[in-house]
Amino acid sequence: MLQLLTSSQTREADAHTIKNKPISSLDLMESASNAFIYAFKQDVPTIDSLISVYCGTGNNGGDGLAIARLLKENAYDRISVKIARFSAKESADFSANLERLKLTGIPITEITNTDVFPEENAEVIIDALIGSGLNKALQGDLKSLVIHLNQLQKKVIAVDIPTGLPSEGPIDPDACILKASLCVCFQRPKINFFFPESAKALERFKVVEIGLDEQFIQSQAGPWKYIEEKDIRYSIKPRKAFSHKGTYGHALIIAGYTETMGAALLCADACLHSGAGLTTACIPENGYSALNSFAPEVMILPRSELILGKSLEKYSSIAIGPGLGTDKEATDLLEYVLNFNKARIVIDADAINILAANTELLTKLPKDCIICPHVKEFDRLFGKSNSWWDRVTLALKKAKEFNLIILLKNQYTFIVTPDGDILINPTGNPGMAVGGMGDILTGMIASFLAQSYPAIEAAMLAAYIHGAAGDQLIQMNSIPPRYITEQIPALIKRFTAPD
Ligand SMILES: NC(=O)C1=CN([C@@H]2O[C@H](COP(=O)(O)OP(=O)(O)OC[C@H]3O[C@@H](n4cnc5c(N)ncnc54)[C@H](OP(=O)(O)O)[C@@H]3O)[C@@H](O)[C@H]2O)[C@@H](O)CC1
Ligand SMILES: [K+]
Repeated sequence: MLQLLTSSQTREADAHTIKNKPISSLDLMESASNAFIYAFKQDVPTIDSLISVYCGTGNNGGDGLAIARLLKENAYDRISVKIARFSAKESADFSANLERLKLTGIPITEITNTDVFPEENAEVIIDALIGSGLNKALQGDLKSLVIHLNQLQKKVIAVDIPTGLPSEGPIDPDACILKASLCVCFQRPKINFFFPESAKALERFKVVEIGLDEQFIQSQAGPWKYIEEKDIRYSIKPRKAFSHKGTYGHALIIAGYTETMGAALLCADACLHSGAGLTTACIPENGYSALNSFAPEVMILPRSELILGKSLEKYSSIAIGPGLGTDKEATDLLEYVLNFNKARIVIDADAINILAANTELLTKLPKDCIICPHVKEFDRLFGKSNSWWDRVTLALKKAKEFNLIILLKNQYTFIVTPDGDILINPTGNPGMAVGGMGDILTGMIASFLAQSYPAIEAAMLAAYIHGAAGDQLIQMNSIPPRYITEQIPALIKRFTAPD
Protein backbone atom coordinates (compact mmCIF):
# COMPACT_ATOMS: atom_id res chain seq x y z
CA MET A 1 0.00 0.00 0.00
CA LEU A 2 1.21 3.46 -0.71
CA GLN A 3 1.58 5.62 2.36
CA LEU A 4 0.06 9.03 1.60
CA LEU A 5 1.64 12.15 3.04
CA THR A 6 0.39 15.40 4.48
CA SER A 7 2.02 18.58 3.17
CA SER A 8 4.33 18.81 6.19
CA GLN A 9 5.36 15.15 5.75
CA THR A 10 6.06 15.93 2.08
CA ARG A 11 8.38 18.73 3.17
CA GLU A 12 10.14 16.30 5.50
CA ALA A 13 10.49 13.73 2.70
CA ASP A 14 11.92 16.49 0.52
CA ALA A 15 14.44 17.53 3.20
CA HIS A 16 15.34 13.92 4.03
CA THR A 17 15.99 13.11 0.36
CA ILE A 18 18.23 16.15 -0.11
CA LYS A 19 20.15 15.30 3.05
CA ASN A 20 20.56 11.57 2.44
CA LYS A 21 20.67 11.10 -1.31
CA PRO A 22 23.27 12.59 -3.58
CA ILE A 23 20.83 15.20 -4.90
CA SER A 24 20.62 18.94 -4.26
CA SER A 25 17.35 20.77 -3.77
CA LEU A 26 17.79 22.48 -7.15
CA ASP A 27 18.35 19.12 -8.86
CA LEU A 28 15.25 17.72 -7.15
CA MET A 29 13.31 20.62 -8.65
CA GLU A 30 14.81 19.77 -12.03
CA SER A 31 13.82 16.13 -11.59
CA ALA A 32 10.24 17.14 -10.62
CA SER A 33 10.03 19.45 -13.64
CA ASN A 34 11.29 16.75 -15.99
CA ALA A 35 8.71 14.35 -14.58
CA PHE A 36 6.03 16.98 -15.20
CA ILE A 37 7.18 17.36 -18.81
CA TYR A 38 6.92 13.60 -19.36
CA ALA A 39 3.23 13.64 -18.31
CA PHE A 40 2.57 16.95 -20.09
CA LYS A 41 3.81 15.59 -23.44
CA GLN A 42 1.28 12.76 -23.28
CA ASP A 43 -1.53 15.22 -22.68
CA VAL A 44 -0.43 18.04 -25.00
CA PRO A 45 1.49 16.30 -27.79
CA THR A 46 1.24 19.24 -30.24
CA ILE A 47 4.52 21.11 -29.93
CA ASP A 48 3.24 24.30 -31.52
CA SER A 49 0.58 24.73 -28.79
CA LEU A 50 0.56 28.19 -27.31
CA ILE A 51 1.51 27.74 -23.65
CA SER A 52 1.56 30.21 -20.79
CA VAL A 53 3.20 29.29 -17.49
CA TYR A 54 1.94 31.20 -14.42
CA CYS A 55 4.48 31.15 -11.60
CA GLY A 56 4.42 32.19 -7.97
CA THR A 57 7.69 32.98 -6.24
CA GLY A 58 8.00 29.88 -4.00
CA ASN A 59 9.20 26.45 -5.08
CA ASN A 60 6.03 25.72 -7.03
CA GLY A 61 6.84 28.82 -9.06
CA GLY A 62 10.45 27.58 -9.31
CA ASP A 63 9.09 24.37 -10.86
CA GLY A 64 7.12 26.50 -13.32
CA LEU A 65 10.24 28.36 -14.43
CA ALA A 66 12.17 25.11 -14.91
CA ILE A 67 9.20 23.59 -16.77
CA ALA A 68 9.12 26.53 -19.20
CA ARG A 69 12.84 26.09 -19.95
CA LEU A 70 12.50 22.29 -20.32
CA LEU A 71 9.45 22.65 -22.58
CA LYS A 72 11.58 24.74 -24.90
CA GLU A 73 14.29 22.08 -24.83
CA ASN A 74 11.54 19.62 -25.81
CA ALA A 75 10.69 21.67 -28.91
CA TYR A 76 7.65 23.49 -27.50
CA ASP A 77 8.74 26.95 -28.49
CA ARG A 78 5.55 29.02 -28.23
CA ILE A 79 5.88 29.57 -24.49
CA SER A 80 5.60 32.60 -22.29
CA VAL A 81 6.04 32.98 -18.54
CA LYS A 82 3.99 35.21 -16.23
CA ILE A 83 5.34 35.76 -12.73
CA ALA A 84 2.81 36.79 -10.06
CA ARG A 85 4.97 38.99 -7.91
CA PHE A 86 2.75 40.21 -5.13
CA SER A 87 5.43 40.07 -2.44
CA ALA A 88 9.17 40.65 -2.32
CA LYS A 89 9.89 37.07 -1.16
CA GLU A 90 11.29 34.41 -3.45
CA SER A 91 12.72 30.98 -2.71
CA ALA A 92 16.39 30.27 -3.50
CA ASP A 93 15.50 27.66 -6.13
CA PHE A 94 13.04 30.08 -7.71
CA SER A 95 15.82 32.69 -8.01
CA ALA A 96 18.26 30.15 -9.49
CA ASN A 97 15.71 29.02 -12.06
CA LEU A 98 14.82 32.58 -12.96
CA GLU A 99 18.47 33.20 -13.88
CA ARG A 100 18.49 30.01 -15.99
CA LEU A 101 15.24 31.01 -17.69
CA LYS A 102 16.54 34.44 -18.64
CA LEU A 103 19.19 32.74 -20.80
CA THR A 104 16.54 31.01 -22.96
CA GLY A 105 14.90 34.07 -24.52
CA ILE A 106 11.43 32.94 -23.36
CA PRO A 107 9.35 36.10 -22.78
CA ILE A 108 8.75 36.83 -19.09
CA THR A 109 6.03 39.19 -17.83
CA GLU A 110 5.84 40.24 -14.19
CA ILE A 111 2.35 40.80 -12.76
CA THR A 112 2.68 43.20 -9.83
CA ASN A 113 -0.86 44.47 -9.49
CA THR A 114 -4.23 43.32 -10.64
CA ASP A 115 -5.54 46.53 -12.23
CA VAL A 116 -4.80 45.14 -15.68
CA PHE A 117 -3.88 41.56 -16.42
CA PRO A 118 -1.56 40.74 -19.32
CA GLU A 119 -3.41 39.67 -22.44
CA GLU A 120 -3.74 35.88 -22.60
CA ASN A 121 -4.07 34.07 -25.90
CA ALA A 122 -2.51 30.77 -24.80
CA GLU A 123 -4.33 27.49 -25.44
CA VAL A 124 -2.81 25.87 -22.37
CA ILE A 125 -2.10 27.43 -19.00
CA ILE A 126 0.35 25.76 -16.65
CA ASP A 127 -0.49 26.57 -13.03
CA ALA A 128 2.67 26.95 -10.93
CA LEU A 129 1.38 29.74 -8.72
CA ILE A 130 1.17 27.92 -5.39
CA GLY A 131 1.68 24.25 -4.61
CA SER A 132 1.78 22.37 -1.34
CA GLY A 133 3.00 25.53 0.44
CA LEU A 134 -0.52 27.03 0.53
CA ASN A 135 -0.88 28.31 4.09
CA LYS A 136 -4.22 30.15 4.00
CA ALA A 137 -7.19 30.66 1.69
CA LEU A 138 -6.39 32.72 -1.40
CA GLN A 139 -7.12 36.39 -0.97
CA GLY A 140 -6.19 39.80 -2.36
CA ASP A 141 -4.23 40.04 -5.61
CA LEU A 142 -3.63 36.33 -6.00
CA LYS A 143 -7.32 35.62 -5.58
CA SER A 144 -8.16 38.25 -8.25
CA LEU A 145 -5.64 36.64 -10.60
CA VAL A 146 -7.11 33.17 -10.06
CA ILE A 147 -10.67 34.44 -10.62
CA HIS A 148 -9.46 36.09 -13.83
CA LEU A 149 -7.74 32.90 -15.04
CA ASN A 150 -10.81 30.78 -14.25
CA GLN A 151 -12.93 33.18 -16.30
CA LEU A 152 -10.71 32.61 -19.33
CA GLN A 153 -11.89 28.96 -19.35
CA LYS A 154 -8.62 27.65 -20.81
CA LYS A 155 -7.20 24.18 -20.44
CA VAL A 156 -5.23 24.39 -17.18
CA ILE A 157 -2.59 21.86 -16.15
CA ALA A 158 -1.58 22.23 -12.52
CA VAL A 159 1.90 21.56 -11.18
CA ASP A 160 1.70 19.32 -8.09
CA ILE A 161 -1.67 20.66 -6.88
CA PRO A 162 -4.16 23.26 -8.17
CA THR A 163 -3.48 26.69 -6.69
CA GLY A 164 -5.78 27.30 -3.73
CA LEU A 165 -6.58 23.64 -2.96
CA PRO A 166 -5.22 22.53 0.42
CA SER A 167 -3.37 19.18 0.31
CA GLU A 168 -5.39 17.86 3.24
CA GLY A 169 -8.09 19.05 5.65
CA PRO A 170 -11.65 20.25 4.94
CA ILE A 171 -12.15 21.89 1.53
CA ASP A 172 -14.13 25.10 1.95
CA PRO A 173 -17.01 25.00 -0.59
CA ASP A 174 -16.44 28.75 -1.23
CA ALA A 175 -12.65 28.49 -1.59
CA CYS A 176 -11.17 30.20 -4.64
CA ILE A 177 -9.19 27.54 -6.56
CA LEU A 178 -7.67 27.58 -10.05
CA LYS A 179 -9.62 24.81 -11.74
CA ALA A 180 -7.38 22.32 -13.57
CA SER A 181 -8.37 19.80 -16.19
CA LEU A 182 -5.30 17.82 -15.20
CA CYS A 183 -3.00 17.95 -12.19
CA VAL A 184 0.43 16.36 -12.48
CA CYS A 185 1.40 15.72 -8.88
CA PHE A 186 4.70 14.66 -7.42
CA GLN A 187 5.42 11.22 -5.93
CA ARG A 188 2.07 10.76 -4.18
CA PRO A 189 -1.49 11.91 -4.82
CA LYS A 190 -2.66 14.53 -2.31
CA ILE A 191 -5.12 13.21 0.27
CA ASN A 192 -7.73 15.79 -0.75
CA PHE A 193 -7.89 14.43 -4.31
CA PHE A 194 -10.03 11.57 -2.99
CA PHE A 195 -12.89 13.66 -1.66
CA PRO A 196 -15.84 14.64 -3.88
CA GLU A 197 -15.32 18.34 -3.04
CA SER A 198 -12.03 18.27 -5.01
CA ALA A 199 -14.11 18.03 -8.21
CA LYS A 200 -14.24 21.84 -8.19
CA ALA A 201 -10.42 21.94 -8.30
CA LEU A 202 -9.44 19.21 -10.76
CA GLU A 203 -10.93 16.78 -13.25
CA ARG A 204 -8.17 14.17 -13.03
CA PHE A 205 -4.64 13.69 -11.81
CA LYS A 206 -1.49 11.83 -12.77
CA VAL A 207 1.20 10.95 -10.26
CA VAL A 208 4.84 11.12 -11.36
CA GLU A 209 7.94 9.90 -9.51
CA ILE A 210 10.46 12.61 -8.81
CA GLY A 211 13.05 10.65 -6.85
CA LEU A 212 12.02 11.22 -3.22
CA ASP A 213 13.26 8.56 -0.79
CA GLU A 214 10.56 5.84 -0.99
CA GLN A 215 11.76 3.98 2.08
CA PHE A 216 11.44 7.15 4.13
CA ILE A 217 7.96 7.86 2.74
CA GLN A 218 6.71 4.34 3.43
CA SER A 219 8.01 4.54 7.00
CA GLN A 220 5.97 7.66 7.79
CA ALA A 221 3.14 7.38 10.30
CA GLY A 222 -0.36 8.37 9.32
CA PRO A 223 -3.67 6.73 8.57
CA TRP A 224 -3.95 7.41 4.82
CA LYS A 225 -3.00 4.46 2.62
CA TYR A 226 -3.67 3.85 -1.04
CA ILE A 227 -4.43 0.28 -2.15
CA GLU A 228 -2.47 -1.07 -5.11
CA GLU A 229 -3.04 -4.10 -7.33
CA LYS A 230 -0.04 -5.79 -5.75
CA ASP A 231 -1.80 -5.71 -2.36
CA ILE A 232 -4.65 -7.66 -3.90
CA ARG A 233 -2.30 -10.15 -5.52
CA TYR A 234 -0.49 -10.58 -2.21
CA SER A 235 -3.71 -11.18 -0.22
CA ILE A 236 -5.67 -13.39 -2.52
CA LYS A 237 -5.18 -17.13 -2.23
CA PRO A 238 -5.43 -19.56 -5.14
CA ARG A 239 -7.81 -22.47 -4.68
CA LYS A 240 -5.96 -25.54 -3.49
CA ALA A 241 -5.62 -28.98 -5.06
CA PHE A 242 -7.88 -31.60 -3.40
CA SER A 243 -10.05 -28.87 -1.88
CA HIS A 244 -13.83 -29.24 -1.75
CA LYS A 245 -16.77 -26.94 -1.20
CA GLY A 246 -16.30 -27.16 2.57
CA THR A 247 -12.86 -25.62 2.20
CA TYR A 248 -14.34 -22.31 1.09
CA GLY A 249 -16.90 -21.69 3.78
CA HIS A 250 -20.65 -21.26 3.95
CA ALA A 251 -22.11 -17.77 3.65
CA LEU A 252 -25.61 -16.81 4.76
CA ILE A 253 -27.29 -13.84 3.09
CA ILE A 254 -30.20 -12.43 5.10
CA ALA A 255 -31.83 -10.07 2.67
CA GLY A 256 -34.90 -9.27 0.57
CA TYR A 257 -38.52 -8.37 1.12
CA THR A 258 -41.54 -8.60 -1.16
CA GLU A 259 -40.80 -5.40 -3.10
CA THR A 260 -37.03 -5.61 -2.80
CA MET A 261 -36.27 -9.26 -3.50
CA GLY A 262 -33.84 -8.30 -6.27
CA ALA A 263 -31.37 -7.02 -3.67
CA ALA A 264 -31.24 -10.47 -2.08
CA LEU A 265 -30.78 -12.19 -5.43
CA LEU A 266 -27.97 -9.85 -6.51
CA CYS A 267 -26.22 -10.17 -3.16
CA ALA A 268 -26.44 -13.97 -2.99
CA ASP A 269 -25.36 -14.36 -6.62
CA ALA A 270 -22.31 -12.10 -6.10
CA CYS A 271 -21.40 -14.16 -3.03
CA LEU A 272 -21.58 -17.34 -5.10
CA HIS A 273 -19.44 -15.81 -7.87
CA SER A 274 -16.79 -14.63 -5.37
CA GLY A 275 -15.82 -18.14 -4.38
CA ALA A 276 -17.76 -19.16 -1.25
CA GLY A 277 -18.09 -22.96 -1.13
CA LEU A 278 -21.76 -22.71 -0.21
CA THR A 279 -24.18 -19.81 -0.27
CA THR A 280 -27.55 -19.80 1.46
CA ALA A 281 -30.09 -17.01 1.13
CA CYS A 282 -32.52 -16.38 3.95
CA ILE A 283 -35.44 -14.82 2.09
CA PRO A 284 -39.23 -14.71 2.42
CA GLU A 285 -41.16 -17.50 0.71
CA ASN A 286 -42.40 -15.36 -2.17
CA GLY A 287 -38.80 -15.08 -3.41
CA TYR A 288 -38.04 -18.80 -3.71
CA SER A 289 -38.92 -19.32 -7.36
CA ALA A 290 -37.11 -16.14 -8.42
CA LEU A 291 -33.98 -17.23 -6.57
CA ASN A 292 -34.13 -20.76 -7.96
CA SER A 293 -34.26 -19.52 -11.51
CA PHE A 294 -31.75 -16.64 -11.04
CA ALA A 295 -29.10 -18.58 -9.12
CA PRO A 296 -30.01 -22.26 -8.65
CA GLU A 297 -26.72 -22.95 -6.84
CA VAL A 298 -27.86 -20.83 -3.90
CA MET A 299 -29.70 -22.69 -1.12
CA ILE A 300 -32.61 -21.33 0.88
CA LEU A 301 -33.13 -20.88 4.59
CA PRO A 302 -36.82 -19.99 4.98
CA ARG A 303 -37.13 -16.58 6.66
CA SER A 304 -39.83 -18.03 8.93
CA GLU A 305 -37.36 -20.61 10.31
CA LEU A 306 -34.82 -17.96 11.22
CA ILE A 307 -37.51 -15.93 12.96
CA LEU A 308 -38.31 -19.01 15.04
CA GLY A 309 -34.70 -19.15 16.17
CA LYS A 310 -32.87 -21.46 13.76
CA SER A 311 -29.24 -21.86 14.79
CA LEU A 312 -26.64 -19.89 12.84
CA GLU A 313 -23.87 -22.19 13.98
CA LYS A 314 -23.05 -23.71 10.62
CA TYR A 315 -22.45 -20.46 8.76
CA SER A 316 -18.93 -19.13 8.40
CA SER A 317 -20.16 -15.63 7.54
CA ILE A 318 -23.36 -13.64 7.51
CA ALA A 319 -24.46 -10.67 5.40
CA ILE A 320 -27.56 -8.85 6.55
CA GLY A 321 -29.43 -5.90 5.15
CA PRO A 322 -29.91 -5.59 1.37
CA GLY A 323 -33.60 -5.03 0.68
CA LEU A 324 -34.44 -6.33 4.18
CA GLY A 325 -36.83 -3.55 5.20
CA THR A 326 -36.76 -1.86 8.57
CA ASP A 327 -39.88 -3.23 10.26
CA LYS A 328 -40.05 -4.97 13.63
CA GLU A 329 -39.31 -8.37 12.09
CA ALA A 330 -36.18 -7.04 10.37
CA THR A 331 -35.05 -5.36 13.60
CA ASP A 332 -35.55 -8.61 15.53
CA LEU A 333 -33.57 -10.51 12.90
CA LEU A 334 -30.64 -8.10 13.18
CA GLU A 335 -30.70 -8.32 16.95
CA TYR A 336 -30.82 -12.12 16.75
CA VAL A 337 -27.80 -12.18 14.45
CA LEU A 338 -25.87 -9.77 16.69
CA ASN A 339 -26.68 -11.75 19.81
CA PHE A 340 -25.23 -14.77 18.08
CA ASN A 341 -21.97 -12.89 17.97
CA LYS A 342 -19.60 -15.63 16.84
CA ALA A 343 -20.16 -15.14 13.12
CA ARG A 344 -18.19 -12.91 10.83
CA ILE A 345 -20.73 -10.31 9.83
CA VAL A 346 -21.24 -7.67 7.16
CA ILE A 347 -24.05 -5.18 7.70
CA ASP A 348 -25.47 -3.09 4.88
CA ALA A 349 -28.40 -1.03 3.62
CA ASP A 350 -31.60 -1.45 5.67
CA ALA A 351 -29.68 -3.13 8.49
CA ILE A 352 -27.59 0.06 8.80
CA ASN A 353 -30.79 2.10 8.95
CA ILE A 354 -32.03 -0.22 11.70
CA LEU A 355 -28.79 0.45 13.60
CA ALA A 356 -29.33 4.20 13.12
CA ALA A 357 -32.80 3.93 14.63
CA ASN A 358 -31.61 1.64 17.47
CA THR A 359 -28.13 2.89 18.33
CA GLU A 360 -28.01 0.70 21.45
CA LEU A 361 -27.40 -2.18 19.03
CA LEU A 362 -24.02 -0.66 18.11
CA THR A 363 -22.54 -1.99 21.33
CA LYS A 364 -23.55 -5.52 20.31
CA LEU A 365 -21.58 -5.52 17.07
CA PRO A 366 -19.01 -8.32 17.16
CA LYS A 367 -15.34 -7.42 16.83
CA ASP A 368 -14.25 -6.70 13.26
CA CYS A 369 -17.79 -6.56 12.01
CA ILE A 370 -17.98 -4.72 8.67
CA ILE A 371 -20.56 -2.07 7.87
CA CYS A 372 -20.71 -0.61 4.38
CA PRO A 373 -22.72 2.60 4.35
CA HIS A 374 -23.09 5.08 1.50
CA VAL A 375 -22.87 8.69 2.55
CA LYS A 376 -26.54 9.07 3.53
CA GLU A 377 -26.54 5.86 5.56
CA PHE A 378 -23.34 6.93 7.28
CA ASP A 379 -24.76 10.35 8.19
CA ARG A 380 -27.98 8.78 9.42
CA LEU A 381 -26.00 6.43 11.66
CA PHE A 382 -23.33 8.76 13.04
CA GLY A 383 -24.66 12.29 12.37
CA LYS A 384 -24.09 14.87 9.67
CA SER A 385 -20.63 16.16 8.77
CA ASN A 386 -19.73 19.48 7.14
CA SER A 387 -17.17 17.97 4.77
CA TRP A 388 -15.87 14.62 3.60
CA TRP A 389 -12.69 15.24 5.58
CA ASP A 390 -14.80 15.58 8.74
CA ARG A 391 -16.87 12.54 7.78
CA VAL A 392 -13.85 10.27 7.36
CA THR A 393 -12.33 11.63 10.58
CA LEU A 394 -15.61 10.76 12.34
CA ALA A 395 -15.52 7.28 10.77
CA LEU A 396 -12.04 6.80 12.22
CA LYS A 397 -13.33 7.69 15.68
CA LYS A 398 -16.38 5.40 15.40
CA ALA A 399 -14.35 2.49 14.00
CA LYS A 400 -12.13 2.64 17.08
CA GLU A 401 -15.00 3.18 19.51
CA PHE A 402 -17.04 0.19 18.27
CA ASN A 403 -14.21 -2.03 17.00
CA LEU A 404 -15.75 -1.82 13.57
CA ILE A 405 -14.57 -1.81 10.00
CA ILE A 406 -16.40 0.96 8.16
CA LEU A 407 -16.42 0.72 4.39
CA LEU A 408 -17.61 4.19 3.41
CA LYS A 409 -18.67 4.19 -0.22
CA ASN A 410 -17.39 6.94 -2.48
CA GLN A 411 -15.90 7.13 -5.97
CA TYR A 412 -12.78 6.26 -3.97
CA THR A 413 -14.17 4.03 -1.23
CA PHE A 414 -12.61 4.48 2.22
CA ILE A 415 -12.06 1.40 4.39
CA VAL A 416 -11.66 2.71 7.92
CA THR A 417 -10.26 0.22 10.42
CA PRO A 418 -10.32 -0.02 14.22
CA ASP A 419 -6.50 0.15 14.19
CA GLY A 420 -6.71 3.67 12.81
CA ASP A 421 -6.02 3.11 9.11
CA ILE A 422 -7.89 4.63 6.20
CA LEU A 423 -7.43 2.48 3.11
CA ILE A 424 -8.38 4.21 -0.12
CA ASN A 425 -9.68 2.03 -2.94
CA PRO A 426 -8.56 3.25 -6.36
CA THR A 427 -10.86 1.19 -8.60
CA GLY A 428 -14.36 1.97 -9.86
CA ASN A 429 -15.98 4.61 -12.03
CA PRO A 430 -19.14 6.73 -12.31
CA GLY A 431 -20.81 4.10 -14.55
CA MET A 432 -21.21 2.08 -11.34
CA ALA A 433 -23.56 4.63 -9.77
CA VAL A 434 -26.56 2.32 -10.23
CA GLY A 435 -28.99 0.86 -7.65
CA GLY A 436 -28.04 -2.67 -6.64
CA MET A 437 -24.28 -2.08 -6.96
CA GLY A 438 -23.89 -2.08 -3.17
CA ASP A 439 -25.76 -5.39 -2.88
CA ILE A 440 -23.10 -6.98 -5.08
CA LEU A 441 -20.33 -5.57 -2.88
CA THR A 442 -21.96 -6.91 0.27
CA GLY A 443 -22.29 -10.38 -1.26
CA MET A 444 -18.61 -10.28 -2.19
CA ILE A 445 -17.58 -9.31 1.34
CA ALA A 446 -19.68 -12.13 2.81
CA SER A 447 -18.01 -14.52 0.39
CA PHE A 448 -14.46 -13.49 1.31
CA LEU A 449 -15.36 -13.63 5.01
CA ALA A 450 -16.71 -17.16 4.51
CA GLN A 451 -13.41 -18.12 2.87
CA SER A 452 -11.60 -17.10 6.08
CA TYR A 453 -9.91 -13.95 4.87
CA PRO A 454 -9.27 -11.57 7.78
CA ALA A 455 -12.07 -8.99 7.89
CA ILE A 456 -9.98 -6.03 6.69
CA GLU A 457 -8.68 -8.08 3.77
CA ALA A 458 -12.21 -9.25 2.93
CA ALA A 459 -13.33 -5.61 2.75
CA MET A 460 -10.28 -4.59 0.73
CA LEU A 461 -10.52 -7.48 -1.75
CA ALA A 462 -14.22 -6.94 -2.28
CA ALA A 463 -13.92 -3.16 -2.79
CA TYR A 464 -10.98 -3.46 -5.16
CA ILE A 465 -12.33 -6.35 -7.26
CA HIS A 466 -15.83 -4.82 -7.40
CA GLY A 467 -14.34 -1.57 -8.76
CA ALA A 468 -11.95 -3.40 -11.08
CA ALA A 469 -14.90 -5.33 -12.55
CA GLY A 470 -16.56 -1.96 -13.22
CA ASP A 471 -13.37 -0.66 -14.81
CA GLN A 472 -13.37 -3.62 -17.20
CA LEU A 473 -16.78 -2.37 -18.37
CA ILE A 474 -15.67 1.26 -18.68
CA GLN A 475 -16.99 1.33 -22.25
CA MET A 476 -20.54 1.18 -20.83
CA ASN A 477 -22.21 4.44 -19.87
CA SER A 478 -23.95 2.82 -16.93
CA ILE A 479 -23.37 -0.70 -15.71
CA PRO A 480 -26.19 -3.00 -14.58
CA PRO A 481 -24.83 -4.59 -11.38
CA ARG A 482 -25.43 -8.12 -12.71
CA TYR A 483 -22.71 -7.47 -15.26
CA ILE A 484 -20.22 -6.83 -12.45
CA THR A 485 -21.01 -10.24 -10.97
CA GLU A 486 -20.23 -11.95 -14.27
CA GLN A 487 -16.74 -10.45 -14.27
CA ILE A 488 -15.81 -11.54 -10.74
CA PRO A 489 -14.59 -15.16 -11.11
CA ALA A 490 -12.18 -14.44 -13.99
CA LEU A 491 -10.87 -11.31 -12.25
CA ILE A 492 -10.15 -13.23 -9.05
CA LYS A 493 -8.39 -15.88 -11.08
CA ARG A 494 -6.31 -13.19 -12.79
CA PHE A 495 -5.19 -11.76 -9.45
CA THR A 496 -4.15 -15.22 -8.23
CA ALA A 497 -2.02 -15.80 -11.34
CA PRO A 498 1.60 -14.60 -11.43
CA ASP A 499 2.08 -11.04 -12.86
N1 LIG B 1 8.42 18.66 -1.56
C1 LIG B 1 8.76 18.11 -2.70
O1 LIG B 1 8.69 16.94 -2.80
C2 LIG B 1 9.15 18.97 -3.82
C3 LIG B 1 8.44 20.13 -4.01
N2 LIG B 1 8.58 20.86 -5.09
C4 LIG B 1 7.67 21.96 -5.33
O2 LIG B 1 7.61 22.83 -4.25
C5 LIG B 1 6.27 23.13 -3.93
C6 LIG B 1 6.18 23.59 -2.54
O3 LIG B 1 6.96 24.73 -2.49
P1 LIG B 1 6.96 25.75 -1.28
O4 LIG B 1 7.02 24.98 -0.02
O5 LIG B 1 8.02 26.75 -1.54
O6 LIG B 1 5.55 26.38 -1.37
P2 LIG B 1 4.71 26.97 -2.62
O7 LIG B 1 3.63 26.00 -2.93
O8 LIG B 1 5.57 27.44 -3.70
O9 LIG B 1 4.00 28.21 -1.94
C7 LIG B 1 4.75 29.05 -1.10
C8 LIG B 1 4.55 30.47 -1.51
O10 LIG B 1 3.17 30.73 -1.58
C9 LIG B 1 2.84 31.80 -0.71
N3 LIG B 1 1.51 31.57 -0.21
C10 LIG B 1 1.05 30.49 0.45
N4 LIG B 1 -0.28 30.59 0.65
C11 LIG B 1 -0.64 31.77 0.10
C12 LIG B 1 -1.89 32.44 -0.04
N5 LIG B 1 -3.00 31.93 0.45
N6 LIG B 1 -1.90 33.61 -0.68
C13 LIG B 1 -0.78 34.14 -1.17
N7 LIG B 1 0.43 33.56 -1.08
C14 LIG B 1 0.49 32.39 -0.46
C15 LIG B 1 3.91 31.83 0.32
O11 LIG B 1 4.04 33.13 0.79
P3 LIG B 1 4.16 33.42 2.37
O12 LIG B 1 2.84 33.01 2.96
O13 LIG B 1 5.28 32.59 2.86
O14 LIG B 1 4.37 34.89 2.40
C16 LIG B 1 5.12 31.38 -0.49
O15 LIG B 1 5.67 32.47 -1.19
C17 LIG B 1 5.55 21.85 -4.27
O16 LIG B 1 4.18 22.02 -4.46
C18 LIG B 1 6.25 21.47 -5.54
O17 LIG B 1 5.67 22.14 -6.65
C19 LIG B 1 9.55 20.45 -6.12
O18 LIG B 1 10.20 21.53 -6.63
C20 LIG B 1 10.63 19.53 -5.64
C21 LIG B 1 10.22 18.53 -4.71
K1 LIG C 1 0.02 24.82 -8.62
